[in-house]
Amino acid sequence: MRKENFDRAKQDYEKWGINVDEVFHQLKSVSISIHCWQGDDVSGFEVKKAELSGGIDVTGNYPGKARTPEELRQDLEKALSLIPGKHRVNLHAMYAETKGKVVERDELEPEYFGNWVNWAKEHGLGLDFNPTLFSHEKAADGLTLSHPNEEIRQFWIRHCIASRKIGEYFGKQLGTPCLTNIWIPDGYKDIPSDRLTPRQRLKDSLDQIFAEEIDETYNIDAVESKLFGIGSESYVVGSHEFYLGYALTNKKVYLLDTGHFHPTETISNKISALLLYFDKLALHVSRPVRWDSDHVVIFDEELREIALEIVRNQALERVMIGLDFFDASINRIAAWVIGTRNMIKALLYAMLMPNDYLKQLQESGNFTERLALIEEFKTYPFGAVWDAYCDYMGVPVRETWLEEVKKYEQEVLRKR
Ligand SMILES: C[C@H](O)[C@H](O)[C@@H](O)C(=O)CO
Ligand SMILES: [Mn+2]
Repeated sequence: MRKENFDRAKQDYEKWGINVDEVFHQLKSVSISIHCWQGDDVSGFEVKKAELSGGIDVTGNYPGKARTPEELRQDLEKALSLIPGKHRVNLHAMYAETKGKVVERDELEPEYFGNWVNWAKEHGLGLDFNPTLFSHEKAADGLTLSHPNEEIRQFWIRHCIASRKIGEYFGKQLGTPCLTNIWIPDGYKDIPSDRLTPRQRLKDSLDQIFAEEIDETYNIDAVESKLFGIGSESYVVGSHEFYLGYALTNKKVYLLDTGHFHPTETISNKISALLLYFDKLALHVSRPVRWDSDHVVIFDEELREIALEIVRNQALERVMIGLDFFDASINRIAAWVIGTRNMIKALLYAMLMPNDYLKQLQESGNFTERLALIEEFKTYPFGAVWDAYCDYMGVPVRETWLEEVKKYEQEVLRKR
């Protein structure tokens, strides 16, 4: 029955010149950067652990959170086994393994990530990286790279320099460049009396961090902007315009997080504009519910629009797709699986649209047919193709993956 559904669906799409076999081939080569921090509520494994800070928050107390690097890797393996394709794992500096020794963040070395690298090699995964500029006593006032205290600012500069070296090590070891992304929480709760000086300091900090050239075969630098956070509602130093300008003039990758804009502002509308000026672009796909609430990614309109912008502009090799959500109110492995499968599902949806024809309709001013087709394709037999893709990739079809997560919860998570 399922095979028949797929054969019929294939014919439906083929009528529009869409070759489903080619689509499968193309989709298979897309790697999503899956954030490790969904698995432990952004806690990390530092010996001297501080509470989560930086204007981000994780709510919920679902049992079974990963408490050790081994548990986190085991959980990631479970999630990865239920997601079609070969992907990447995105780490933060606070996931270093220092064998019980307190290692300051500005003294982190690649060796503290050796287990992650060996694990990534074993599973054929790429690794991405982020310096951690929050959950730390030196970030207690919410300021890091723009800090007026020179000693504190230099500490964070050294941490970011160390992080780029770790990224370079990942790239060398794994044969795929590591995206090292800098996000800082710096900002003010209330209306600032000087917006310029902190931005001047941040610019200077970035110049110092990037002073040493690193071969992009191994490490690619990115900067992530934000509009506001909890406790930085009035002003964020690293705003959209700040990083857009910085990335453009310094040949860095600009990272757009879907939750870091005004509530009704979408990033799908920014992708084509940025692709005109940047060679590469990075994303943190998340789901803001009213604010930057980091909900699990669902198959909604904006996700499909993001995927369409990447696919119809032939930008799959230029847009580095990463995820960024953290929900502790549901099974954390299910969160990874739902969010990542949805991202892949949206790309498939975009690949199954008659994109060239739709472009022609727009160019010729035929907006009636453009709207009619976009709407009709929403109910094309997309589900049958998605099921066949999961089957082809050897992962559970439809919601059957949930059974495996439930079993894992009983056998592993509930015993933690
Ligand atoms: C933990 C991440 O680095 C963090 O979520 C950052 O990327 C962000 O989006 C902060 O709002
Ligand atoms: Mn982000």
